[in-house]
Amino acid sequence: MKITRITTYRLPPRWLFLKIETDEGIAGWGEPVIEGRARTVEAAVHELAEYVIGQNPERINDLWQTLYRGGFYRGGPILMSAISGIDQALWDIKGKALGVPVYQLLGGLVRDKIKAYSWVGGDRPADVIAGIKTLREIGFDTFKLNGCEELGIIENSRQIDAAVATVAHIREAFGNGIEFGLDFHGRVSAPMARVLIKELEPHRPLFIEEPVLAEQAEYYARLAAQTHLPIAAGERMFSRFEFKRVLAEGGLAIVQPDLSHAGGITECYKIAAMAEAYDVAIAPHCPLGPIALASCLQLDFVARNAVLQEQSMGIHYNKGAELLDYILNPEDFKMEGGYFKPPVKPGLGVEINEALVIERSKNAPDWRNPLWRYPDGAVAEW
Ligand SMILES: O=C(O)C(=O)C[C@@H](O)[C@H](O)CO
Ligand SMILES: [Mg+2]
Repeated sequence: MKITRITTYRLPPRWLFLKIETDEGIAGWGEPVIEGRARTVEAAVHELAEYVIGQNPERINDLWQTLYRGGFYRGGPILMSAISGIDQALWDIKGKALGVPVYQLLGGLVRDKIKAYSWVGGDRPADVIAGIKTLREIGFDTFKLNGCEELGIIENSRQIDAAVATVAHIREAFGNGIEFGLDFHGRVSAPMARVLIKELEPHRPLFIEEPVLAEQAEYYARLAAQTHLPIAAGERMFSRFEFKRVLAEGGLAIVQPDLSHAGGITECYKIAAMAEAYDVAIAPHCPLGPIALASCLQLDFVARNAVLQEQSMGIHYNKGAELLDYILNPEDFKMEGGYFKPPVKPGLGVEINEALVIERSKNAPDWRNPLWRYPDGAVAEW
């Protein structure tokens, strides 16, 4: 079998899909994207395409190593997202060629279902109580919300109290009938993370995500030493070589690699195994589209330390298209009582509505995250 063509499609709301075609008529789909830099990743995919066109798609490992090591420079969000999408599509092809879901090629099911969680509250956590009530009615009992709005490098107690009050209201309203992660979203400085985490302890969030920016990863162990709350991070780490340092230093209870940013199934499978060796859970990051989610599920069903799966149904970023819009059969993502069941179809397990993808790609928006500024005008972390 030979790879004959790679086609990319930028799509609402902020996604990028790619399709790899072969000379035997089997095609695979991937979702290489950095939210807000879709055009840059698209250019990277087409630069890397010359390494895979004409090659045998079955040699996923060799193609992955070629893409990672072949250009001297490596790593980072753009190149690793491009590799991620190509890798996802190669696994999709291999599974389709052999007539099995990808997880069967990685040793088969390690569990019968994986718990999903949903976002509530948007960029500025508001209406979270109403959001949780609505999602509970369709079976979710685990949620994630932004832990705070923009927070100063040194912030006053009123802002800290406001952030804590949102969490206190959740616990008052639902007790421990639900669980929720708090995403600090990299908005909090290391000094203020210490303050905010201490004040949040009594409300026992399930985890604190990105308590500091990935470039401050050395604080994970220091923050973990002061709190009993599990610390999670990983969406802005892009290969096992980044994860190895934080796993060795300790501090993370949950790693959250994104299968569309951290090298795809091939790389995240290795990251999951590394995490398991340190008794660290994996909860793949996935605020993205259906191919990204399908890739996550293939990993969730072979990694024993997978504990939670993010998915983007109803997420505040999905303006203009929703998670299930571009697949032919929403049943491909079978959910029961807040859990995903194993995919059943060959490959990644989702059938893409190619006609709709082509149509919607004709005028895809250039999504950008907002640029936040503090009251004094300095740039704040979004
Ligand atoms: O889902 C999460 O945990 C996030 O932090 C969302 C963030 O990754 C945005 O997708 C960036 O645009
Ligand atoms: Mg996050």
